[in-house]
Amino acid sequence: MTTQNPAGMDARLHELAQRARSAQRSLATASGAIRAQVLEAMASGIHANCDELLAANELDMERAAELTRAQRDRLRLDAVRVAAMVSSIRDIARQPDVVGQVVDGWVLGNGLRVRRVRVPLGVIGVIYENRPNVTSDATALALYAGNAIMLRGSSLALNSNQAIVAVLKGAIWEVGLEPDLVAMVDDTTRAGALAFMQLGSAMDVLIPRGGPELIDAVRQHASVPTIIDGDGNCHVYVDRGANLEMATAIIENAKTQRPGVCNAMETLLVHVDVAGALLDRLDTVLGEVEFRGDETTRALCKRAVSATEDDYAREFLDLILAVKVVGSLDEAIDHIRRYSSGHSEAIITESYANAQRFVHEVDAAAVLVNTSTRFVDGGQLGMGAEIGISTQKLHARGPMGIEQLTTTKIVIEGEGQIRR
Ligand SMILES: NC(=O)C1=CN([C@@H]2O[C@H](COP(=O)(O)OP(=O)(O)OC[C@H]3O[C@@H](n4cnc5c(N)ncnc54)[C@H](OP(=O)(O)O)[C@@H]3O)[C@@H](O)[C@H]2O)C=CC1
Ligand SMILES: N[C@@H](CCC(=O)OP(=O)(O)O)C(=O)O
Repeated sequence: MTTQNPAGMDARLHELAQRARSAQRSLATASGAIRAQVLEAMASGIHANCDELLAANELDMERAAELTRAQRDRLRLDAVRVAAMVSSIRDIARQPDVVGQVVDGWVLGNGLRVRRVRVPLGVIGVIYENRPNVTSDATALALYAGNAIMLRGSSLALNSNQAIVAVLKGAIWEVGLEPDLVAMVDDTTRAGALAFMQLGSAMDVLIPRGGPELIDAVRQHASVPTIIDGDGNCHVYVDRGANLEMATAIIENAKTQRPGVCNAMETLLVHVDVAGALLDRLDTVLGEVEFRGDETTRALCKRAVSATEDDYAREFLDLILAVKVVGSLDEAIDHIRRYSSGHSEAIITESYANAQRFVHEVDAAAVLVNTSTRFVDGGQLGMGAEIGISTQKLHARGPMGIEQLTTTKIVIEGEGQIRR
């Protein structure tokens, strides 16, 4: 990838960013009630324009034959998914307003009153996968937290995103705010994405959601502060003595409920003492899933094929499961340390001590005990939605909602004090 961008593209992006910045300044002074009103107008707009959005999505789906199963599943809209977009926006608007919240405060000996106040980040950029709902979720979260947003969605979802953004802009205008609060980048070339991540101080933070290729490009080329929302090579470890009925249900959910998303399970680690019994159950329940396993797995499950190093290292985003039989919790944790992408890791156990060890020793954005990795989602966790799931440690980690789209400012008030 070249680091040179055509000047025209740069100029267009800078202009969009400037307009977003100026619109954000007016939003920053709007009350929480007004911001909630914008979101309600957005939700009503999406609901009212469902047919138009589905028609735009049909245009994107015309390329479905070229797409992987995961890409088709992400891209497809139907009435139920549009209704979910509407409820997400309303759920976000029901969250407490954090803008202006005093998170800390104290009075100094010299009488100065100090407080730390929550404020919007400013202009947020997102590069994201071909899920049209991200367009409305991300916009609603950003605006409710007082920010402007610049959207660089996937080329695969261009028609859907354009239709959604038109509705969102209309809603902002209806409430009397500036539609430039949402900027959508129509140039979905890779050179365009590069120029986007090189906006420098025109953008306050970039949230890239995507796989290793995107994340490498961002690490190499971005001139904007970033919050990486990377891939999910998620593991489930089934401990010695685990409840196998519960384990089977959780594994079925984590692997098959929506296999193409980042919080789906990719590798099963199973303690040798329960491996035979568990793999017997999974052989029936996961009939459609291809198993790729180590030697012990293959001995216990005849339909498993040989797993390569790469199978343990990557996301399948498909009905394929890597399996490894381990001799201890330590071996499971070592495997996770070696291959995890730091997204979501789960243990199924009846042992409190082992659960605690797993929670403390596994370094990931989310660690789960006796439940499915599919719950690592802003909506499921009561945050309304998420703008992404951060797989880095700064400035936020895990699903990012409204609070994670703000920063703080120190306000100091005095009566003429001076420093001596
Ligand atoms: N942690 C999280 O919150 C999330 C993680 N993911 C991860 O994303 C992946 C699935 O989505 P998928 O669509 O395959 O992701 P991709 O990484 O292929 O695409 C994501 C976005 O990045 C763009 N892009 C991809 N490569 C580059 C590059 N080299 N330079 C510039 N832009 C690039 C794509 O554009 P275009 O499509 O036009 O090529 C798209 O807009 C999985 O790995 C999943 O785990 C997904 C969503 C959320
Ligand atoms: N929010 C998601 C998980 C994160 C996500 O969007 O992942 P992906 O579909 O890989 O883009 C969910 O569980 O629905």
